Amino acid sequence: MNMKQMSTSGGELSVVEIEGRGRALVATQSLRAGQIILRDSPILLYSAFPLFPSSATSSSCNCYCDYCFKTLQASSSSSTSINPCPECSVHLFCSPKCLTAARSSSHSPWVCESLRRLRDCPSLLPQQPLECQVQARFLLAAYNLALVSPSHFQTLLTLQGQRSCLNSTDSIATSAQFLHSLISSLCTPPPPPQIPLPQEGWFSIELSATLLAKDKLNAFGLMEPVSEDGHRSVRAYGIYPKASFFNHDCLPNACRFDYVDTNPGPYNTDIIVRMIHDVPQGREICLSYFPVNENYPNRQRRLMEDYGFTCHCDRCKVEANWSDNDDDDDDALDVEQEEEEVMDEDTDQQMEAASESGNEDGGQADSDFPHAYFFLRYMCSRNNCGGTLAPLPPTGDSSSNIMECNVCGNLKNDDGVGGDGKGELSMDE
Ligand SMILES: C[S@@+](CC[C@H](N)C(=O)[O-])C[C@H]1O[C@@H](n2cnc3c(N)ncnc32)[C@H](O)[C@@H]1O
Repeated sequence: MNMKQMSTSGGELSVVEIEGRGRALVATQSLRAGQIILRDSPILLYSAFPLFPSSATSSSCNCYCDYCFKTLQASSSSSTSINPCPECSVHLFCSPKCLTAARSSSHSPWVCESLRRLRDCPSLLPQQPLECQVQARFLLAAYNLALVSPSHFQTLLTLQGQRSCLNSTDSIATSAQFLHSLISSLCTPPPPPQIPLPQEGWFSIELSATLLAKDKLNAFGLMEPVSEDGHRSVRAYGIYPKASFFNHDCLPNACRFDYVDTNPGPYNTDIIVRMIHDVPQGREICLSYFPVNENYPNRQRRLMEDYGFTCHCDRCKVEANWSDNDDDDDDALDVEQEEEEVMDEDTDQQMEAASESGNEDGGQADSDFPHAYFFLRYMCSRNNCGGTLAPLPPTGDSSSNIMECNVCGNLKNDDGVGGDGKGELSMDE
């Protein structure tokens, strides 16, 4: 096994190559529930909002600093005042410091001018779906990265994702064709960076397609604050080069958190990965690439379409035999429904049965649903949340019994089984 230590705070992880899974992160020592195993800073961040906001998205679009993505609050205090870009006046920054930093990085004169040209030519892009408008932002951000930080651009190119490795190659190829033609017809081509150029050449449809594939496989979403109805969507996407080595498991043993508004700058957009439960040395550490409450057919479809692989994890092996999978296949093309789908009724019923059995291992003896315990203990019980719970970091030798949800941020006391919403803590506690 080819092993390379990764620079985590305490060297807790190694990068290894695993046949059929590519690079993976494994524990170099036994790891404890709640332990922070990785802090990672983004090499590239871009807004998750469309370039041409609809009435539904326009109120959120100008809510965040275009550099650090903290929520903008109009106030008399200089640290939270709103500073528009002097060139375009469209992009807003939470402080003069963020504005200055952005002008020499993510909002360079080339990005500012290119975004302006796209916005001034509203004949094509507004008709495209939100995803395409966000892809346009990503492509500008990625080409700009080569200008402002060639070494980070090189790192981006080393991440997993080739035009050919996805089942949705056609959609990547179509997006690349459309967006590259649009950008190259309206914007000044970015000058080639001072690094060996990729085999796709510089500023080409092929390179744009490769970059879009890297984004699709590796981008992490930074969440908006929870809205009053408990909904939380993405405010920005980021490429985190170390966190990109985590493979997927439908029963993850670690999950990642972001604290964009509460962490002090300049590292407020860092993500933190914490262990959900104890694992022994040598075990692969995996995240779930989407909320764990997706049902089996949807998980398999998303993993194949978006990430190009079939999942053979323990949970999938069990759920592949569940009888209602065929019915769900009939709905396979209903993408809207897929997005909204929560754990299917079969899972709910099995969870209830496991819960009623009342034993501490939460139905591990039930061969139809051996992972019920995971859902009872580690899935957020808030309506429509679907987040995963991990304990707060241990202090010294003591593990924390406070669990935090990585989606809604809810804190609750770990009563050993969980799942009933009791024991929730307010943030003050
Ligand atoms: C974010 S990358 C993870 C790191 C990647 N293995 C690498 O070599 O860089 C996502 C890609 O890893 C692979 N992958 C992740 N989880 C996997 C799994 N459970 N089984 C097989 N391949 C997996 C897929 O190719 C997927 O598109």
